[in-house]
Amino acid sequence: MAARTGAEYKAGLKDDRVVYLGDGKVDVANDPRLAGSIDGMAGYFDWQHTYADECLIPDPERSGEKMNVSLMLPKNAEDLAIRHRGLERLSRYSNGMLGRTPDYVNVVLSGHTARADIWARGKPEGYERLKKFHREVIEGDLSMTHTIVHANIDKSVGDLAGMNTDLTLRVVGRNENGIIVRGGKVLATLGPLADELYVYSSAPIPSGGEDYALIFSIPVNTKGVIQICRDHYGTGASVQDAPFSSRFDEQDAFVIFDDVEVPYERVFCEGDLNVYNNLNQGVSPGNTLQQTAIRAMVKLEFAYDLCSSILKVSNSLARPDAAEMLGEIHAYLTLTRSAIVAAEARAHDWGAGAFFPHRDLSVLRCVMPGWMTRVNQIIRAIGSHNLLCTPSLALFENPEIGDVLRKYLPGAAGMSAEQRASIMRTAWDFAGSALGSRIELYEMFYLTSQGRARIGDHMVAQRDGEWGQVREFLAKSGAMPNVDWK
Ligand SMILES: Cc1cc2nc3c(=O)[nH]c(=O)nc-3n(C[C@H](O)[C@H](O)[C@H](O)COP(=O)(O)OP(=O)(O)OC[C@H]3O[C@@H](n4cnc5c(N)ncnc54)[C@H](O)[C@@H]3O)c2cc1C
Repeated sequence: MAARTGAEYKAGLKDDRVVYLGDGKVDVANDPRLAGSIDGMAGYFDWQHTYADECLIPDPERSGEKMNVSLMLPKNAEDLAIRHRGLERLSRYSNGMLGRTPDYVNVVLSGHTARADIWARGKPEGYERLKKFHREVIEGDLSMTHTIVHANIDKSVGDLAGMNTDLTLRVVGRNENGIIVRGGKVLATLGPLADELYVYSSAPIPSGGEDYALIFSIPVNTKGVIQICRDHYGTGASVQDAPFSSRFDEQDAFVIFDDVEVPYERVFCEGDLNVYNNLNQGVSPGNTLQQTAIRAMVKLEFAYDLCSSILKVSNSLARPDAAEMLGEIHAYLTLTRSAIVAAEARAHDWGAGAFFPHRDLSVLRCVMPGWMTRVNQIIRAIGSHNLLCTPSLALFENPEIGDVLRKYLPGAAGMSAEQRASIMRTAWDFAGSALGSRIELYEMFYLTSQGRARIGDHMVAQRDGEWGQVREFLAKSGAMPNVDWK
């Protein structure tokens, strides 16, 4: 199969996956609550054909076939530029409001596949299976998500201690077909609407925890995989009334592996701590962050324009306090764009010919959650009551009230009431609706918390010797004779 269409994606959801939503089990492909989101994701698959010149590239192993650009193994600057263009176009489908479009985990998997040198530290069959799986994803154009964070609850002890021991995903048995795994994972964004769950490393696992060091992928309908959804925030409203909630709730779920058999051909790492603990750090900061940073940039561009539009409703674009807030968003946008450009310009071979942007790009994890939260705060501040003076667009068609709405709810400077309502409904759906609030939470945590990211970067800076300037200054200036502190 070549790159799939939306209809082909939808057909792939018709299986016996076990997904709970609300008070019971749901038939994902046919549940009306999920219909808008499924259409939204199908639209993404169609989008890759609409913009085929940017989103699709020739499959190097199948003459005449095309594959999604996010599945390439980048080998040089030209490859990265092609991937950038494709990822940016894919992000524009939802203007960054869909965080887990399949290109995200495609980029992760391709990055993992590109680092043959890290896999060489473990058993050779693991890497052979991974390469085969990567090909399977290319040829099936599968929709993948990842679920990588341990389901720990008690933060006073480690992931593998106390009550967390029983919650964390681990090997509990094996047979001639594969290993049996048990435990939970937080979360799987898109899980109920995906084809595959890719499980790999997040935090390192210490020696002795080999049973927990697992990298594998399985279809979401594998026996024993149970997904527990949060409430669905897709509203069933029209696209005009809810441009995001009508289509872009990418449904998160908590995943339970209830004694799931993972076939050996899908077990890429089992107990090889040297692979498990080094893989993500050897890929994520430069490679994965290219996808996430481009999505963030597209979203900030949209947010800046959305805020400009909000201010045009009340003819306030030049009001100093509002202009300052828009300048703030523009600064976030420019810094993000500049970080991507700089990291791509400093791209290099990370090992085994894997050509990724510079790892400094990952610094965005330390600031972006705060920026995205602030953007939503600004939208609420400049939108104020206007965010709620928003009749349904269909109400304008009602002869009883339509003209009254046009009289009492217009925008300033000649903007129509329909235009005002449309802008404000978009803004509310972006920053204030249930989905908008969930997306803000996603931005805060999907790449781990901002706090953990900052601590991690600080530790790496200390390890890499990014210090000594004070001692050098004091010594060279003669300000302090003895500067020999640790
Ligand atoms: C909407 C959403 C979608 C998600 N989707 C996925 C997914 O698809 N796949 C997946 O694998 N995971 C997913 N996640 C899970 C995500 O990876 C975790 O929620 C994330 O790692 C944060 O986990 P945590 O609660 O352990 O946070 P923590 O890192 O423990 O942070 C919790 C709070 O404590 C603070 N904190 C943490 N450590 C310290 C410290 N040492 N000192 C001071 N403060 C600290 C943080 O700043 C934060 O405020 C998703 C999460 C959300 C919210």
